[in-house]
Amino acid sequence: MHSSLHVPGSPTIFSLILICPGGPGSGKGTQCEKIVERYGFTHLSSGDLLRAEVSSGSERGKQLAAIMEKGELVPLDTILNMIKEAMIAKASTSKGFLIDGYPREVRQGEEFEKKIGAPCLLLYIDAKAETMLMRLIKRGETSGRSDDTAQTIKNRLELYYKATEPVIAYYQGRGIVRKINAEGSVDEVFSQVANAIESLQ
Ligand SMILES: Nc1nc2c(ncn2[C@@H]2O[C@H](COP(=O)(O)OP(=O)(O)O)[C@@H](O)[C@H]2O)c(=O)[nH]1
Ligand SMILES: Nc1ncnc2c1ncn2[C@@H]1O[C@H](COP(=O)(O)OP(=O)(O)O)[C@@H](O)[C@H]1O
Ligand SMILES: [Mg+2]
Repeated sequence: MHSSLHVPGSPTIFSLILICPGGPGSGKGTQCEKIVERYGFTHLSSGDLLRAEVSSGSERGKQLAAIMEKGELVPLDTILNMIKEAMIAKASTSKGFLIDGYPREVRQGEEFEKKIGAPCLLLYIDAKAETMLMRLIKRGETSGRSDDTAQTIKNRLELYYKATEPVIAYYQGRGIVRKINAEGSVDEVFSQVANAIESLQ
């Protein structure tokens, strides 16, 4: 297992923050699992955190489920606080954080930096719209997710191009974005991801 990569000047409490932006169905979750396997980072998926709240049956969970079923964004503070709490809980043992599914709009990125810290690398998982659509339809056959339905997929892809793609441009200027061509096989995509992470050393 690779030792944790510490980037000088990154906030000490959170030794390393990598962000994994990309559209719905681009393969973020799949690539994050492989990154965790090889580098031991702490994977925090905004969607997984939200689904855990939904399955808890809480009142807040019911409100979140209604938003997610439409493929809309949940309130910024809700998801930001959930991520922050998860990071603090793991900060003492984590080799570094891999944030998946956040930010989904520029102001989420701004708030993250105010309240948590600056990321050192963005692994931009880039797939074509038709590829994401095809993968989500396929995933929907087994995921049981209420947001993997035709209409919601359409909403989520529209939201991605409107609100999330601008996040890439927001970080582009800092030279920390690595664009990953996510059209190939999982392993072909991962070899690009591994090169990008190794370039941090
Ligand atoms: N062919 C191919 N399929 C992939 C790849 N990555 C993910 N998938 C599949 O595409 C679907 C979406 O992947 P997921 O990791 O959930 O994407 P996310 O929505 O960005 O988190 C899943 O059914 C995966 O099995 C890839 O690199 N190549
Ligand atoms: N950063 C976020 N801000 C607002 N809502 C979010 C965020 N992350 C996830 N969600 C909600 O959870 C849903 C599922 O997210 P996620 O599991 O990351 O989707 P996928 O992995 O398919 O891209 C999103 O469609 C959205 O409704
Ligand atoms: Mg995912």
